[in-house]
Amino acid sequence: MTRHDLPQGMVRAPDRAGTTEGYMPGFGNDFETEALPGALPQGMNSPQKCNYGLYGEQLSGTAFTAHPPERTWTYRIRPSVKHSARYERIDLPYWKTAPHVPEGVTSLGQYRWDPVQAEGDLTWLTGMRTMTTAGDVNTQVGMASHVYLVTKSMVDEYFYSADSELLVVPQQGRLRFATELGVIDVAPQEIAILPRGLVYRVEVLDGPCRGFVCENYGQKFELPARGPIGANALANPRDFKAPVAAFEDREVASTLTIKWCGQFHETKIAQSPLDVVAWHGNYAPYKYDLKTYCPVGAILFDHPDPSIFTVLTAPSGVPGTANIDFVLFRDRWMVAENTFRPPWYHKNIMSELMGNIHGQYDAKLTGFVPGGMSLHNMMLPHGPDRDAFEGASNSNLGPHKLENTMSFMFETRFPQHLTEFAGKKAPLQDDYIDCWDSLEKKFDGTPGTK
Ligand SMILES: O=C(O)Cc1cc(O)ccc1O
Ligand SMILES: [Fe+2]
Repeated sequence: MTRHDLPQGMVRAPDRAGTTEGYMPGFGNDFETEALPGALPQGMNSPQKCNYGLYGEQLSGTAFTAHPPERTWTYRIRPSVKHSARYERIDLPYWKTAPHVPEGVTSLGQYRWDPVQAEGDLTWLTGMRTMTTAGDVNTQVGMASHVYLVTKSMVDEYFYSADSELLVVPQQGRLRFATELGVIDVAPQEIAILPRGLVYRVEVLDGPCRGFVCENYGQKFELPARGPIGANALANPRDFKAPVAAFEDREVASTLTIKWCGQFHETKIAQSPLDVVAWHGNYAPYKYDLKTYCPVGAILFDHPDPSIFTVLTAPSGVPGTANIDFVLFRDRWMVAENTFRPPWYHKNIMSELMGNIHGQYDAKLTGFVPGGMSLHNMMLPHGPDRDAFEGASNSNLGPHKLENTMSFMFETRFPQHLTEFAGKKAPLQDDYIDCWDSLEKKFDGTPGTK
């Protein structure tokens, strides 16, 4: 992978043994990192005076008393309160927030979209296109799904979402998230997780960039309990990478945009807010390489529920019923005997928003293309199209490797409502449901397989 230089003037903590390219391995670890030696207080959080004249500040991602609490201590050139004052409401008309049920758009249905294309100069903020929303941001439950189209870097512009944690799934191009806690670069087949409240700027490393975002209003994503699978496989904690500390000391007129209860507000600041010289704690952004996901599947017969492919789950408070599951359908071996191997026909109380990152999906051999999305909403039937059904019903069942495939699902316990953009402007495939039209009646009253 090409190494990209750091932004000019940014100072980054040195890598330690075992880390690469400025990241520290582990999910939910209590990390510590400093870009200048001795910047991090040892043995305490709040010394009377911090080294280098830094200000100590805590960023809490859970209630103080949650178990376990998630928080990070930052040591920064200026406290954040100097980075935000006198907010002015601004409009980002394509970024919508639940509850949002537009008139004249029907969410009940099976929907599929071709890739949304970028037009003109778009940044992380102006290029965000909400497809669906679910739940309610005011009660911190539910989610939104978005497509992002980014062609232009944010320059002296910063953003944070007080509403949500963002799970970013790149499909095209390479992006850089220069955050308060360090720098994360992502490419297709990787993901980034940006916690609620964290300030960042998004830069284009290789454009144009397109991808998907799951905006999680609820409890944070965590690794699923593996149950009888045991201590290994699926997403392994060490493959998540948090950035080492990196800061810039730049006094230049800048703007900070805040997403708060679905509204966007802007404030003017006189410096870069990426001024955290050192930090320690367990509330941090991550990247994760989806190619390190170790799938577990059927090794004799039948097709298990897709929950077996969960990468991350965001709990809802009801055990076993996620606010959101992030599920990955990657390349893998198919070996099940006497089995219809692709997904079965089904109706699901959870609603399923899928995106194709790369290649071909086994239940839809055509039509669900890289960059495209589909929605099978709560309790709406779906399954393989006719060609996938016929192919899988008649294929030779030797061991077969599904290659050239990577799709994902944002599955939520809440129904998803289409935005006006998704229903009227995005490239909706009007003929999608015809893919099941030619499924034949095979039943003729006589026993035996047809
Ligand atoms: O609908 C889909 O394609 C997603 C899906 C995949 C699978 O293997 C089982 C169930 C399911 O909803
Ligand atoms: Fe499904």
